[in-house]
Amino acid sequence: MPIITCRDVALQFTNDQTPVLDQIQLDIQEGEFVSILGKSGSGKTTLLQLLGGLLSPTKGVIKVLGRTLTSPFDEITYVFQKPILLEWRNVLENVLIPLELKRKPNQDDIDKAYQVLSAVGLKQHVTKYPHELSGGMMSRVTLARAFLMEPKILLMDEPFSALDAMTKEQLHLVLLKLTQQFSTTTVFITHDITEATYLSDRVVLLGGYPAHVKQEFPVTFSRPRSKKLTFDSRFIATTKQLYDLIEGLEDDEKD
Ligand SMILES: Nc1ncnc2c1ncn2[C@@H]1O[C@H](COP(=O)(O)OP(=O)(O)OP(=O)(O)O)[C@@H](O)[C@H]1O
Repeated sequence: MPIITCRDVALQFTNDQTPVLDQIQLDIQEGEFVSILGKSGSGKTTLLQLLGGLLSPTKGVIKVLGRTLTSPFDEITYVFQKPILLEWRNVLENVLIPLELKRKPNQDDIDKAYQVLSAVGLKQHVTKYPHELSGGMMSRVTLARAFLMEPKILLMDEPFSALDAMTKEQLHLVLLKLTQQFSTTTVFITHDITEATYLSDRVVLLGGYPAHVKQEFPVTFSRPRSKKLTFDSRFIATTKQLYDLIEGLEDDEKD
């Protein structure tokens, strides 16, 4: 049974004449890594917010873990495009925030926080404050914070879009390792076709007016994936196939 299902989902903002999203049908399997691609303004963030229970559909039903989603569930963790860190708290204290919203962290929680901080490469920086961190380090903090909660479902909205190529590459590896370690089902929004191919089991293309799922594109490379995969001719061919598919859909929409 899928861990997330969308059936006939539509979303219309209150003051709009037409819905942004309509007739969204989507199944996401447990442990799957799904990327959502679509042009700017197509409704990717809106869809992610629906999956996170931050918005409610105007029509249709979203089920997560078999339950109808009406508000954010504990099993879902959301990573926003811009790292949101509290300036007056150090790295460790920022990582502990979501846990503190539930209960007072105990020594086990703090040990776990050190483990995830180590996994994201921040072991030496736990006492630094946000103003002392690079953009990449801030993204690492948000990853550590997300995985401290051992999320069943992780929703990520272009989390690496502002980073340089090398930092992005490093964080891809960290993300792949952690999603595998925690068997996390991940929905990932990106504009980067290579990133989508590298990370995903499946790419969902959103398009049309109102937007709906235009195509689903399976990516079957075995895991664990190493950075070398991106130089493999099969990888380059798959990325090109996906690129052509997106171009084709965009041309259709112009007609
Ligand atoms: N709170 C809101 N109220 C009204 N309209 C909104 C709201 N949020 C988003 N929209 C509109 O919904 C449409 C889809 O926006 P959304 O941010 O979901 O697109 P996107 O595909 O994520 O875009 P981008 O790739 O540029 O981030 C846009 O036309 C946007 O203006």
